[in-house]
Amino acid sequence: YLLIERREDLLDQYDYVIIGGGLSGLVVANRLTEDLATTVLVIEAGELDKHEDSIYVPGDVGATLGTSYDWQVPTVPQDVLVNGNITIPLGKVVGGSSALNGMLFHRGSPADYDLWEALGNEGWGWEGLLPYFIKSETFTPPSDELVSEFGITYDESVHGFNGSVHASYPPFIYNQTKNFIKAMNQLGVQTSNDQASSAVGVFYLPNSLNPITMTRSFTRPDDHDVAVERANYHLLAGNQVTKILTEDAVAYGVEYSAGSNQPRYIVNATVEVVVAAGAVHTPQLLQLSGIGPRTLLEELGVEVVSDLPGVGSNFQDHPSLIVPYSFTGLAFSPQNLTSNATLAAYYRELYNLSKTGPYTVSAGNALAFISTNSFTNKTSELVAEGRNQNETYLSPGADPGVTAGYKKQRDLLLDIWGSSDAATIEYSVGSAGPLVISLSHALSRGDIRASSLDPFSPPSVDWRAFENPLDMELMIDAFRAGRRLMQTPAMTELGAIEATTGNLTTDEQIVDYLKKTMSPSFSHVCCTSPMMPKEIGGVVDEELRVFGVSGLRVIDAGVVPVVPAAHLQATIYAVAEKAADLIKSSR
Ligand SMILES: Cc1cc2nc3c(=O)[nH]c(=O)nc-3n(C[C@H](O)[C@H](O)[C@H](O)COP(=O)(O)OP(=O)(O)OC[C@H]3O[C@@H](n4cnc5c(N)ncnc54)[C@H](O)[C@@H]3O)c2cc1C
Repeated sequence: YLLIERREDLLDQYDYVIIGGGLSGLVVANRLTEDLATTVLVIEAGELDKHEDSIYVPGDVGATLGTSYDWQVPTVPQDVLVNGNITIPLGKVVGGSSALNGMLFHRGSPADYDLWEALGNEGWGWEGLLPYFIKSETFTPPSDELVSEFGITYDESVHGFNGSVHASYPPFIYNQTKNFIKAMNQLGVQTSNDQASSAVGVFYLPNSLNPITMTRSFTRPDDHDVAVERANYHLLAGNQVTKILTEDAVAYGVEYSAGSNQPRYIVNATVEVVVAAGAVHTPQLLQLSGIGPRTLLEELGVEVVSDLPGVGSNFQDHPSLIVPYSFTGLAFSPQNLTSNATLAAYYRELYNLSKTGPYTVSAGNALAFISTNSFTNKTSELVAEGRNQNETYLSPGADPGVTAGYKKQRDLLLDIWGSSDAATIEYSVGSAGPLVISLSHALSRGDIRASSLDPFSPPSVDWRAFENPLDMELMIDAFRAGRRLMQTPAMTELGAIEATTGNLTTDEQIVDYLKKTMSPSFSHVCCTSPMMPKEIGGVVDEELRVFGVSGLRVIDAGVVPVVPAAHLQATIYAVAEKAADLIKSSR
């Protein structure tokens, strides 16, 4: 069989054309082609990987960043964060960001998804999504050794055993991971029985890891390589969709090209065009195709197909802080592999021969997602302050519908800020590296806008991180709690020493430090084609259909209305599975 098509081999038309062969696009393509009578073409801007270790070996996680498999999208300077104009990594390869993510695999808490439903999306709360979380994964419980050594627990009733992505534990976990769990317990944070049903607290989590081959589980091997066996599935790699074609507000196909100075071609979709280009590129493509805020489209000189002010609005991520620590009491950590080539070669050989040892470990296996009242005594004060905010801190001239939607989100988010059953901050130390603190439910919102008519030039990406001052207030206390965490007996045992922050004590000193060191991102870009009613800035309805254009859906991380307190992939797998069912059932 052909692994991928050449342009000359394509059909003139397909039932479905999927834009983007990343995480969501390939899950949906795999599901749709299960019906052998349904023809599907996926067009992916990146190439097919060549089984490089940098993608497949868990211990090499991060090695693809900055390569040709990474879009490396520049972003604009931030008002608040001094070094906030970073370059964002995004997968540009068959598999998309699932090919280069950190392999952390876990869910948000039920409250996070119930919020989506409360925004007007029936069927998208926890009850509605749980069957799709289950459908998406093949969970392999931790081995008896891990259970007895680390006390890992799990709840089989909320896991799936027949999905495309593997959720499993590496055979090796760094011993100090225990200290992190214990340290959180010493701060008063409970260990969750299983993040899959109860994601508030500290917990061990699996990775998107194939437990047989001990390689990354992602949509290229798990979905593309399965679908490619079917004659009704085609994938064209190395080609970017440059425009969604519409006539009388009906999407009928796409225009695509292998490069900015290459010819452009057209392929038709007789049933639907499905957009899965990710939360950064989807809004740009919609806008360049005439679907977006009228003012922006007119500025660009694009003919308006559907005036949708929400396209590119509502941009969210998890702003994050990395506090460097050194550890004087560690027997063995990932740093030993970077500093000692002989040792690294030994463990590499061990991995190659027996699929065991530290090279089976990616970004780690313990995280803490904690509620506001477990790290600050100012919960009710912060929530009250939020309820009294008149200012929305959205970009100047924000559309009234978008503003109304934001206010609704803020009201619901403040419930979460005040709840013990939802998390607002994430902590991790990996396998004893830096302390990472990330804001899980920020109130600030950014925008993504096409900056020119050229689909090959990156859009303008603006997080507007910390524009809402309450985000910083929460972060100050989260930073202080992070220090308390590192001073617990369990961390002291490891000889944790804060490397650079010195003696910051006042709020002003901490804010100054945070502004200089925080990143607006944790690689969880989302929410730029939000699923919400149109009147409040929504772009897609609860069946993910784009308002005002028929035959067009968005299914990627852009449709998430509010980012959950979780690394995103498990959620996007569930969203994609639900999208596949919605697409199938509307035919
Ligand atoms: C560096 C990094 C680390 C991460 N770590 C974790 C983690 O440890 N745990 C976790 O849960 N989540 C993690 N994530 C997040 C997770 O991988 C993403 O949320 C998820 O992949 C989003 O899926 P998607 O389908 O929306 O987009 P993607 O998977 O990014 O897919 C979009 C695809 O569309 C293609 N594309 C874009 N524009 C076009 C176009 N015009 N024409 C054709 N193709 C196009 C892209 O090349 C890409 O393949 C990480 C992400 C990154 C980038």
